[in-house]
Amino acid sequence: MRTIPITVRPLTEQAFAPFGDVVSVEGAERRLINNGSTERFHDLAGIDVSEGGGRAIVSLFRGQPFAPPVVVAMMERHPLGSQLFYPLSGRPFLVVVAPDEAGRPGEPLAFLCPPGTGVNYARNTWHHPLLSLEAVSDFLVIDREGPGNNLEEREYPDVRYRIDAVAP
Ligand SMILES: NC(=O)N[C@@H](O)C(=O)O
Ligand code: NI
Repeated sequence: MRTIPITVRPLTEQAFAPFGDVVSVEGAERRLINNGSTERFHDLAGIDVSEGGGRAIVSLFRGQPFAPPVVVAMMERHPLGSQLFYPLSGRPFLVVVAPDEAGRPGEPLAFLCPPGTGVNYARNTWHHPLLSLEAVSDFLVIDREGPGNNLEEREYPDVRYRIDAVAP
């Protein structure tokens, strides 16, 4: 089995745009509300879950940490809905996505998501299941509940991708 090392890149809106949204107060529309006592960082991500009669649900994921080398053997996607992860534990986490190549995931791209920044995978975007780092970490997750199969998983048939260092 071939193993290909991949490097971790900094997460930017531009680099992540083909795969979804970066969820951050940086650059967000800021509204001062509640008589000036509260800042509202407005409309941070596009929640796309209505396909096939779906509805948005809010969950909490408590992820076990991964340590390098992280081996990427498979990817998954949710054909019927977007999926948002927002970190609650003040730690970075690893985000791995891939372009679609004729219905299969292509070579993955790895991003380091800094503390206080999340991602919203666009509907039908190949991504690796949650990869927490350093310690058990909690995430607020917004995704879809509803009829139909919303999970497609694909193992890379003859290659593994390896992340040796998580710092970009
Ligand atoms: N299966 C599930 O709810 N989680 C995955 O979709 C994931 O991206 O972690
Ligand atoms: Ni997922």
